[in-house]
This record gives sequence, C-alpha cells and structure tokens, in this order.
Amino acid sequence: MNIINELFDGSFMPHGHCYKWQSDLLFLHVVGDALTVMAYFLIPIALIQLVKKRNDFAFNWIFVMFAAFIFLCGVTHLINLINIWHGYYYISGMAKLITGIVSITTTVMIVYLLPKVIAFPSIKDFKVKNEQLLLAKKELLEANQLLEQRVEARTKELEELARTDALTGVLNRGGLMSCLTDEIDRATRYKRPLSLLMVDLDHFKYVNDQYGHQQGDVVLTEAVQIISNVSRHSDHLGRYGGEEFLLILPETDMNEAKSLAERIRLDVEQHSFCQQDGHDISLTCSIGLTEYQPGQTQSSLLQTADRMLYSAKDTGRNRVIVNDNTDA
Ligand SMILES: Nc1nc2c(ncn2[C@@H]2O[C@H](COP(=O)(O)OP(=O)(O)OP(=O)(O)O)[C@@H](O)[C@H]2O)c(=O)[nH]1
Repeated sequence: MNIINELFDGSFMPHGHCYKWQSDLLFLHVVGDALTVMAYFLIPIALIQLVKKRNDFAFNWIFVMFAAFIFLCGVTHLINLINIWHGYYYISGMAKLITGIVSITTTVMIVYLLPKVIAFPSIKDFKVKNEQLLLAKKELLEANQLLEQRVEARTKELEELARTDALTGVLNRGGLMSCLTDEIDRATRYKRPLSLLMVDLDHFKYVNDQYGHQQGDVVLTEAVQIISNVSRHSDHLGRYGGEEFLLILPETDMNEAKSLAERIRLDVEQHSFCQQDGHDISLTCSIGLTEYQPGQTQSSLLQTADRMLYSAKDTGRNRVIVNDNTDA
C-alpha cells in the first residue's frame, strides 16, 4: 500500500518548474515529446505488421526486439511528458530501467547476430547466382532440345528398322503391307494406276540344299539387288516370304508393269549368282502380276497376284503371268 502511494505520489516537485512555466518553452518540449511518443508507438506497430506479413524473413525476431525497445522508449518519453505537471519519478525511473534492460538485450543480440547477417548473401550475390541459374537453365533447355532431336532421330531409325528385312535391307512384310495400304488409298483417291508384282525364285530349296543356307542368303541379297536395279525410286520392294518378293508399282499400269516384270525375269535368268565364292549358280524366277482395280481390297489384290504366281509356277516356271481378268 505504501509502495503504491509512493509510486503515484505526484507531489514531488513537478518537472515543469525547470521550464519556468514559460508557454513558448513548454510548447517546444510538449509538442516535440508528444510527436516523438506518437512515432515511438507507431513504429513498433509497423515492425510487427512487417514480421507478420513477411515471416520468411531471416532473423525476424530481431524486429520484435526492436519494436519492444522503441515502444519502451515511447513509454519513457510519455512519462517524462506527464512529469512536467506531476512528479511520477519512481514510475519514470522504473520505465527507464526496463527500457535500459531491453535496449542492452537488443544490443547483445545484434552483436551476436552481426556476423550471421554479414555472412548473409548480398543482393549482388543473389544477382550473380540468378545469372548462373539462368545460364544453367538455358544450357539445360539446349541439352533437352538436343536429347529430343536424338530421341526423334533414334525413333525414326527404329521405326525404319522395324519395317526392314534384316537380311536384304528392303521392306519386310509389315512394311510392305503398310506401303500397300497407302498406295491403294492414293490410287483410289486420285484414280491413278497401281500394279503389283509377286516374284518368287524357282527351286530355291535346291540352292540351300546344294550350297548351304549361307550361300542361299547371298542369292537372296543378289536377287533383291537385281529387282532394285530395274525398279524406280518411287516403287516399293519388300520381302514377302522366304524367297518371295513383292514389288509395289505406283503410277504403273498393267503394260508398263509387264515389261518391267519381263526385265526382272530376264535379268535373274542371265545373272550368275555367288560368283565370288567360285560357284556359278543360275536361277530363274516366276512372277505373278496384277493391276489394282478400283474398289478392290488389299487382300484380294494380294490373292490375285499370288494366284498369278501360282499359275506361273504351275505352267513351267521362269515366266510372268498377268491377270487379264480385270474384275478379279
Ligand atoms: N538361305 C535362306 N533360305 C531361305 C530363307 N527363307 C526361306 N528359305 C528357304 O527357301 C526355300 C523355299 O523352298 P520351297 O518353298 O520349296 O520353294 P522352292 O524350292 O523355291 O520351289 P518353288 O518355289 O516351287 O520353285 C526353303 O528351302 C527355305 O528354307 C532365308 O532367309 N535364307
């Protein structure tokens, strides 16, 4: 009770006496202190707001310490202002003591914090890092583009490989069927001629039996070469079966196809196979020929060519049989 009385005993000599109650002198001190107090109370609010909104700031507790320190400075100033008229010097002293303790604590914390803050990357460091990151990103994009190009090229290679016959390098059955579908579509759409040759080597089994499978492979490769030599770049040659080949002839009617087939037959007949190994193998081939008829299905076209080939085999081999029955 005594302490409370002492604390709020404002009967000490009011501080204002030292200003001699001169109104201009009082005005200067009161307005100056009042403005300072206002600023001291508003700055902590701003600092606390900052900490609340930007909680990603490193060491943001130091802002809270600053806010407390500035607020207490404001309290000390306010009490000094009141003390012009009253004499709460105990309260004033206690406020000063608390302010002092908080100030010292803040100072110690700043000293502790200083090396860490100094070690913190500067804006210039961030700019350099940012430039390095942008450069790395550019390099990564370029590498990615290169990789995509390589993957695309490799995919094309693999697709090509999947359509290719490993032994002879021409289209395999799958590749042939896809080409034939495309060419039938084109011939139908543009009403253009399209012919198909089915070429089969005669008595090929004899070559294998007589000279071995490896020589047989060489014969097959050479046969492909002969057919390739007489066909155009736009024609599609492929291996349909073991020793059976298909030649798809876009923009080619029956008559043109027939003379081409005759040339192939003759070239095969006149060729000496496997000469490099000292053998001199002679072979002939049989060819079935048909021309695509509008509305005809792919399998019907193939069946007709096969039928013509069978007929060529059946009638003595080494010949070209043409499908004259156009409603096939
Ligand atoms: N070397 C080799 N031979 C193959 C390959 N594929 C199939 N053959 C052979 O081709 C031969 C085909 O025999 P056949 O179907 O009797 O035909 P062919 O002997 O030519 O008789 P025709 O067609 O009736 O004139 C078989 O001996 C198969 O082993 C291959 O990739 N390489």
